[in-house]
Amino acid sequence: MPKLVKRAVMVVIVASRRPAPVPVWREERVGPGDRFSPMAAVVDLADVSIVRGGATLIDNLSWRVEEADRWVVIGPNGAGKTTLLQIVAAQIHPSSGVAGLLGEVLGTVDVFELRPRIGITSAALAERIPRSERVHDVVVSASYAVIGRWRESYDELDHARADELLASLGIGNLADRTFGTLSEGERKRVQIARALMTDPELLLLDEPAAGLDLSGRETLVRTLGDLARDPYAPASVLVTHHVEEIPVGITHALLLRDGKVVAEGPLEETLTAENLEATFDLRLALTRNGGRWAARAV
Ligand SMILES: Nc1ncnc2c1ncn2[C@@H]1O[C@H](COP(=O)(O)OP(=O)(O)OP(=O)(O)O)[C@@H](O)[C@H]1O
Repeated sequence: MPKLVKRAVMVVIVASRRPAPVPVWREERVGPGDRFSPMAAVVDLADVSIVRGGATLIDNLSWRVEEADRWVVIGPNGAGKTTLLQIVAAQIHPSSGVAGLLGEVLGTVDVFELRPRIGITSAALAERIPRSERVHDVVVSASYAVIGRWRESYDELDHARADELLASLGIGNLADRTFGTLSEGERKRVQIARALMTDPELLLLDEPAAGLDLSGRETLVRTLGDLARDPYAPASVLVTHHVEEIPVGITHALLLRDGKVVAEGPLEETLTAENLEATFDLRLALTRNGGRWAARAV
């Protein structure tokens, strides 16, 4: 079984306002022999639709994510957010349209080569992690894209990277615990560490704050903000129902309803009360304070 991890130089920066160091990964992403063209977007969907059982889940959607972008995708239940994420995670193919991913086109490339270049956290993935798995192994086993460590061999650099990722997410002390003994917030952090293990070019976070209490949400949103503002972190797409969960550092928003784009573009221009009202079909007051957003019905 091939190992998927790419080697990168890890640089630790320490910001004075937070105690935990956050690692960033320097890598020459573009160069001779690299399949990632400097002209290609990380995600480039053109008129993409997904149809299942006669229902149109994603309706003629076009969307471009650039390397420096940090997107939030917001929409009500059933809007098609997870379906959209499945396309950009190379898990499903469009029923029609063209899905460009990391310089490749879905349907013309081996998805098993594409998927390791994409880090993902989702409830569906978390459910597949054995509860008896050691936390360190949950993270390091991403190198082989396996869930549940078996007989793969890892070298010291793999183990060091997994440990440093756990430490950078503030859970280095949990490395020897089993996944099943962790709180929901701790599990979310382990998943993010796992998603970053292979130094992905695209990071997908499907409702990372779901199920967290206020303290857990705020801590996670701060961590996600650190990642979003890290210039060496990968392009990212964060899916949520709640504007309160948008970290500082997110650059763009896509508002989705019934599989269609209501609005998309730079965050400040796109995340307006008017656009949110159209997305959620609700009269709303939207406020922004200290770079964070809040919405309530009026
Ligand atoms: N295989 C399928 N056949 C028919 N409809 C489906 C299928 N899979 C999903 N759907 C429907 O597609 C719609 C979009 O689902 P999706 O999970 O992408 O929405 P979502 O925005 O992520 O919702 P939520 O916020 O509730 O998680 C939903 O109405 C769902 O019931």
